[in-house]
Amino acid sequence: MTIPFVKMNGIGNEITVVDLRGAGRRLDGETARRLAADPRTAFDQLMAIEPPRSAGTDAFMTIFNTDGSVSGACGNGTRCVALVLADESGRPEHVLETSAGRLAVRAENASRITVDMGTPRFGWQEIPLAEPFADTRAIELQVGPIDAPILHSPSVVNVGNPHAIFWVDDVEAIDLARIGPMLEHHPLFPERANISLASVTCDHALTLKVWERGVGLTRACGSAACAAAVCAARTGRTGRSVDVTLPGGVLSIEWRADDHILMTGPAEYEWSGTIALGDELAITVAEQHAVPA
Ligand SMILES: N[C@H](CCC[C@H](N)C(=O)O)C(=O)O
Repeated sequence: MTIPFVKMNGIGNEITVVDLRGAGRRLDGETARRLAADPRTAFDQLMAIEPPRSAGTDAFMTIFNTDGSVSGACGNGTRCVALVLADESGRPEHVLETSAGRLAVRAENASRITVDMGTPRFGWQEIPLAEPFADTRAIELQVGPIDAPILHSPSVVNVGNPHAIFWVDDVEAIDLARIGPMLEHHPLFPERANISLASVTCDHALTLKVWERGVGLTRACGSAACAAAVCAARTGRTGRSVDVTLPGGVLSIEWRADDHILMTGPAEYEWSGTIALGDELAITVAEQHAVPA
């Protein structure tokens, strides 16, 4: 069984898009881990495009992290899939579906792709958390000495996947590579969590650094940008339209009055090829697109 793939990125978030619509099969976590281990298909997320499962949708997406775990959301990867489908169909708008719900997308061109990421869920059981918290704008979780914690009182939200946002003055002043794993796997997060450090610049801008569930430090995380923007607005730190600066670039987030979160940003092709699935993965890179500097 040979399937096509395209290596892309969403402001530096490494994305591999695999087209399973004609394959009559799905991928499993073990195959995803093997593809993550090969530099020709390596990724932060693998976006598997599958045939639609619901009326009114164009495709279903299964989203794998590097460790083979499945996520209900990937903002950067969804923009990449939106661009692939727009280039294929000649239509800018599509409706995608994941395990977390439907995503309306509009790809005007590779520089401007908007995803409706749906509505945020703030209830402690929706994050989910392992114990009740009445106010998820700031929960009791801290890192470091009890009398002088280096991180504390994160905001938590589910935007198709779980996020904890710590508010800091300088995102580079904390060693997120060292404390990320402990927080990702903290018992308070039964489904683990994506961990972000957010520094608010003004009422319409913030800077973000992310330790991603199932991956580690990435250059960008679209769902974390949505999570941080929504939590910043919900806690009165910003307005409802926020430009989020990540190490790989900037995403524009709007938390609309109807509670939907719109994320706008680019997507970039890098190369394409085929994967022969079997006991041995036979990977070929057929075409080199513009490779980012
Ligand atoms: N690691 C995330 C999924 C990908 C998120 C990120 N790459 C994005 O662009 O949203 C999770 O397991 O919830």
